[in-house]
Amino acid sequence: MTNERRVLVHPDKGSLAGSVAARFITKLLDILDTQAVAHVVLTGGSMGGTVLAAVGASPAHTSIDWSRVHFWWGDERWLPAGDAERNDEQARVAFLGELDIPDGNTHPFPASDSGLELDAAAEVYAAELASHGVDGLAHPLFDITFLGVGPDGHIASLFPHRSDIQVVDRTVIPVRNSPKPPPERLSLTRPVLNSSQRVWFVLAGADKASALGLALAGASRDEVPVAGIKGRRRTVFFVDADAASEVPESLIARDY
Ligand SMILES: O=C1O[C@H](COP(=O)(O)O)[C@@H](O)[C@H](O)[C@H]1O
Repeated sequence: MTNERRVLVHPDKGSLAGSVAARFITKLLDILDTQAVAHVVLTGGSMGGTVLAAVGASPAHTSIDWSRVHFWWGDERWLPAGDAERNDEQARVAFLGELDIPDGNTHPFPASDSGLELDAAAEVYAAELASHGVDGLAHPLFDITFLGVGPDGHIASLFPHRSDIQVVDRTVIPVRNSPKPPPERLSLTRPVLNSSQRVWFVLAGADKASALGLALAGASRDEVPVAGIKGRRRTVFFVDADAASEVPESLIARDY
């Protein structure tokens, strides 16, 4: 098996979401065949909820024992619980809310109305990760990590030309003065994301084309943070045709 980055292109956003959902269900079934539980990192942004809604719309999702799946988030916007702009709330509305799973299976970041300050909230989430740590890791061994990619190449809440992408001594960081609202956020760090067995980027739209093209052409993680992320076993970019317009043809596997 090769761990080269693969780019799978789909004609449009709808077919992209359906294809990723189908692969997710199939891969989870495989994983749960050999493991007691699976750990999945979810993303926010334009594709996070869209993919989860497609999972929920697929009749095949009922073949998964969701009580054996743990859900984490790659980042969160520092907003009150239940705010429609929170990544966990968007996931709940899209799909998680309809699942009958133990509360302990979902691991949302603390909210801004939790009574915690931002720094303390990062520590609380780090402790939650550590409580599920295995193999000497201060976090779970993530089976699948979904990441969206911003038009500027940011992933999770790790933005270009900031020191956050370089942090390697913590699992969770508070983010302040984010260039994208809201200004305060929480994010997993690069080493945690890169410890995932599989990283699945999902991105659609012409505004993502430049960042994706740069990342695949060898730009630095400082310039486009997405360039610094790679799964241990697999790294796949699931994209639509618009987002793929600046990807070198030699890297593209057309999925239709
Ligand atoms: O704010 C965020 O943005 C990124 C990318 O979102 P998109 O809407 O440009 O696709 C997302 O991955 C992240 O989880 C979110 O907090």
